[in-house]
Amino acid sequence: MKWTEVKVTTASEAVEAIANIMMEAGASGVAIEDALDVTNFVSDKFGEILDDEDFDHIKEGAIVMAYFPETTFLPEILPTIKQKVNQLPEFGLAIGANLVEIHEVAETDWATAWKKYYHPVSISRYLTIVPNWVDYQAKNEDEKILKLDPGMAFGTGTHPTTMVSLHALEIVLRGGETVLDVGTGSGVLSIASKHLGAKEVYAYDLDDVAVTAAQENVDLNPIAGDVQVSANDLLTGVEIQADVIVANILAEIILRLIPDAWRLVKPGGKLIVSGIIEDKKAEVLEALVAIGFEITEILQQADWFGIILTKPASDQK
Ligand SMILES: C[S@@+](CC[C@H](N)C(=O)[O-])C[C@H]1O[C@@H](n2cnc3c(N)ncnc32)[C@H](O)[C@@H]1O
Repeated sequence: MKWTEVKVTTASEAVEAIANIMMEAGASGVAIEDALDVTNFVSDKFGEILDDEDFDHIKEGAIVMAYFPETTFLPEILPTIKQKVNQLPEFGLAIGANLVEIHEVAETDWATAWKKYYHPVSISRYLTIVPNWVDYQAKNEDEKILKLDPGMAFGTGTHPTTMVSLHALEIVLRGGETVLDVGTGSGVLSIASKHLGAKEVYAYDLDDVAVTAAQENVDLNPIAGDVQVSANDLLTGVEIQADVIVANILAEIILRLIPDAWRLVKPGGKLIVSGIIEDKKAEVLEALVAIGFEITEILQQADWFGIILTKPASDQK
């Protein structure tokens, strides 16, 4: 498959905002090259020493590369992307050279390009995500290692929406639960659920690339060996009653998921939704509350919100 790469040369402080703009515009993945990563990585807490000479990396500023399926009609979405990026200085973010380039790339190029920038990510005391090609030892007996090769699928653990979802899972899981992971991407939330004590986990994604990646990652983590991965549109046709449903998907898609989530969460069970920006928060909350969910906790990282909801134990609906 061929992809269209939209490459924005910018300033380090704008990378996250631009990555978010790209994902909202429908990018399937985003890679970032940031000169600051070199500085940060040299003093990395995992103790790896970087030889700047051998490191093919930009020396200042940053580049955000977003990958759209070649079927995306870019002339339609590019003006909005440029407009949103141009507005960032109004929010106090410098955008540097603000150069936008477009290239066609083969799948294999961007599937592997980001690997050199991907390091272990410490999510919490209990969870660390480690790239499969990195040798890493747990620092204490509580630390669970989640091995991951996200490949083309979303979910390296570094994106705020994934982190919020992982923190929410840590808050709600006690052990023994049935979990449905909707939009599993790399499978990161399913594998984490097993590490956090879930008994049964079912992972769904619409994208075949994600289904394959999730299955491969499940296979990398013996504890997650019994996670059931399958292709599915949200929870359509699913009949498994769950203690916890987690979905890290954009707000527009979460709105579609709500009726099935309500149908499948057991009374007293939890729904975790993540991937929500400020502009969409009220609309999503309103729809969730209207169907009967109670808001338990709202988490935020960067500009992204995650919501933990409870289906009341006495279900009158
Ligand atoms: C933001 S990624 C989240 C990946 C991972 N769960 C995480 O937290 O990092 C959203 C995922 O939802 C999937 N997705 C989008 N629409 C979907 C749908 N209608 N049904 C199932 N999966 C969907 C995408 O393919 C993508 O893998």
